[in-house]
Amino acid sequence: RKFPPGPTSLPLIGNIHQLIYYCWKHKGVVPAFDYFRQTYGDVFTLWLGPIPHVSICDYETSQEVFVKNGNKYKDRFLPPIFEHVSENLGLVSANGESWAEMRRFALLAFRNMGVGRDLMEERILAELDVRCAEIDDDAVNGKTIVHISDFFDLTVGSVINSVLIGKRFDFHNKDEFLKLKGLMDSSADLFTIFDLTVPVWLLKKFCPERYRRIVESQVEIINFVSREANERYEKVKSGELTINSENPQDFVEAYLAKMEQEKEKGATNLYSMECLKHVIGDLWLAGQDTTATTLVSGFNQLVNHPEVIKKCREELMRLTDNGSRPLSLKDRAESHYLNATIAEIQRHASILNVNFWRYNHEATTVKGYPVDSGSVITAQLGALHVNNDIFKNAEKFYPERFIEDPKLLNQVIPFGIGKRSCVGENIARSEIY
Ligand code: HEM
Repeated sequence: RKFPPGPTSLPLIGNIHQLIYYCWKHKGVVPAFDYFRQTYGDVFTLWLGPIPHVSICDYETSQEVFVKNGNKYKDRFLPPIFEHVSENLGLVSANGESWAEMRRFALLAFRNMGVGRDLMEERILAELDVRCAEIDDDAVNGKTIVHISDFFDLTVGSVINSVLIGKRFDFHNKDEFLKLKGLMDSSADLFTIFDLTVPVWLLKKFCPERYRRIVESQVEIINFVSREANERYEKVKSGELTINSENPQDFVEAYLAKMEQEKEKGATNLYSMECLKHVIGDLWLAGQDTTATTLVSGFNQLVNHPEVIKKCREELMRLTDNGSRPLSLKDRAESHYLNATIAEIQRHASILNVNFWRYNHEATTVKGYPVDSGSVITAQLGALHVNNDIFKNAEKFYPERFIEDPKLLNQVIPFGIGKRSCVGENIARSEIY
């Protein structure tokens, strides 16, 4: 009675059995959440074991809770093993002062890279030029098949690496990327729902081998992505390298400059190499698959909808004087059809089909329902994007819906909402565009 409605729960397991059943019945977790929304309303509760999970499936309520009352919902509810590995450092699996400082810093560093001269855009365009030239060369040499997920994986990885440490992946160091991608994939494969829910002590005691493999794989990724930052740090320390703090060329330079400033001021000790390792690891892990999968999904939609390609092309040819100049991020204000297509791609792709949960520390009401403290709460992005009441014929790929009703664009929130929304939103939007 202290929570929004939901299916009747059982002691200990809560609603886990219904969740499994409806995922099976409706063929996926997003349709299962959509079913719960239709049955219990836009805000409903599922008990996963002893913890009540409140899902919000409409934009207005999500805005009310996570933006207007955003300060109350800053803390992410984390699987115990994530908390254990991160030691509250970094961006994704941290809460409190360190997370807030790193988030502020990351947003500012990314914004500054786009001031004056848009470094981000330059790097994305340079990357795309090289990649497309490779396709042309291959075609000349008779290779006419491109594996699209490899193509986008490498392109996205290269842009992230270039923004973070100023180095893209080319044929000399492609193996570095493949090694990292292999590490990330095998680490993701290791996790099961069991590892994500059980307390760490239990995992350690009863499955020590599993525990060791999970922790080692995470540490290996973090060490791998941060090795060049470490090398640079050593060079700065030995005086071999100086950083122009007024004009950092990449994220790591900006961080090392900030670390130095903080040290001189004798201020916080939040900026450390250990923390930088986790921040870079998080930016990689959160930014690689999400963006690459969106691009692959978009590519597939376009292949299946040649009429959409035709309209996009007509618009872009008009904007770029018949293709006589490259498309620029500045064109976004005028490219209404391409913007609509991208929104439809992201709505359809449903990259994060179950969103991360936040702690609800105090008893409150949401859309007229009580929500007790000790629960967790989220804007359920996947379910929100397939809501037929908002997006008519939601299963249909139909960019025109946003031309017919431009206000609908606001209701597509693939990057989340509020204080924990995506830090890489700008980079991802620029890449997708
Ligand atoms: C299409 C691509 C992307 C999508 C759909 C996406 C989506 C999201 C979502 C839904 C969240 C969680 C929001 C929440 O908890 O409510 C998130 C968090 C995050 N994303 Fe992204 N993301 C994308 C690309 C990126 C990129 C390129 C980066 C970095 C370069 C990035 C870095 C992060 C980080 C660090 C967080 C955690 C933020 C925090 O907890 O404060 N993401 N993203």
